[in-house]
Amino acid sequence: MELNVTGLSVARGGIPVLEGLDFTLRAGEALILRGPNGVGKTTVLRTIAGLQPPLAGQVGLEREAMAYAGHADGIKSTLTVRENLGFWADIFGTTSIDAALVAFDLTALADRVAGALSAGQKRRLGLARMVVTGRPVWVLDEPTVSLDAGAVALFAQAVRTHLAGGGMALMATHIDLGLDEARVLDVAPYRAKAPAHDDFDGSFL
Ligand SMILES: Nc1ncnc2c1ncn2[C@@H]1O[C@H](COP(=O)(O)OP(=O)(O)OP(=O)(O)O)[C@@H](O)[C@H]1O
Repeated sequence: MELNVTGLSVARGGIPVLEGLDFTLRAGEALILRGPNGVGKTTVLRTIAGLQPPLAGQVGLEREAMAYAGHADGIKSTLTVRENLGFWADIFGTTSIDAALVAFDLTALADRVAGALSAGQKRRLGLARMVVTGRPVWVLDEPTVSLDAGAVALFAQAVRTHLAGGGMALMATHIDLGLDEARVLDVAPYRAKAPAHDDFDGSFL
């Protein structure tokens, strides 16, 4: 399996932000999107995850291949950690949540109501959902927000395990994850050009 993104142009609020993105991600590979705040990384990730349509171009895998973790953790606060993961296991048709609990060091917190978790613990639970989905392509937007150094290392290890199993990871992050095997794509050169001025007189009014 591979993810072939070709000629991808994306928009936010109806305004093109990035255009002409091309890359291929093969089984076992990770790609990190870099670029300044506001350049369009979230918009690309949302588009690839199938949460919004592209302006142009192709995402060569169906959205059912993708597991997306955005800025919100997507946690049900009245359910326990175990119940949250069980809920997602039911949704995605997977069976065991044990690997996810262990990967994100959540076993001791399994029976705590998610609403009572700290910010970093909530983020660990949100990321543990990726393991439970069983989906091959992890699409992750700033996954390490609120994580301490130990949790960042856990996350990097979870990504490595996913890659070793033939998965793929596409993420936007500003920090060094220590994932030296990951490729980096700077999206800044793909900024959409401002539309040509077709109302020269109007700009003086
Ligand atoms: N509803 C909207 N209408 C117009 N522009 C918007 C709208 N929502 C977001 N934008 C703009 O779209 C651009 C792309 O935003 P996006 O969230 O994809 O950037 P990003 O690279 O992920 O940024 P960051 O590193 O800060 O998370 C930004 O300049 C943002 O201000």
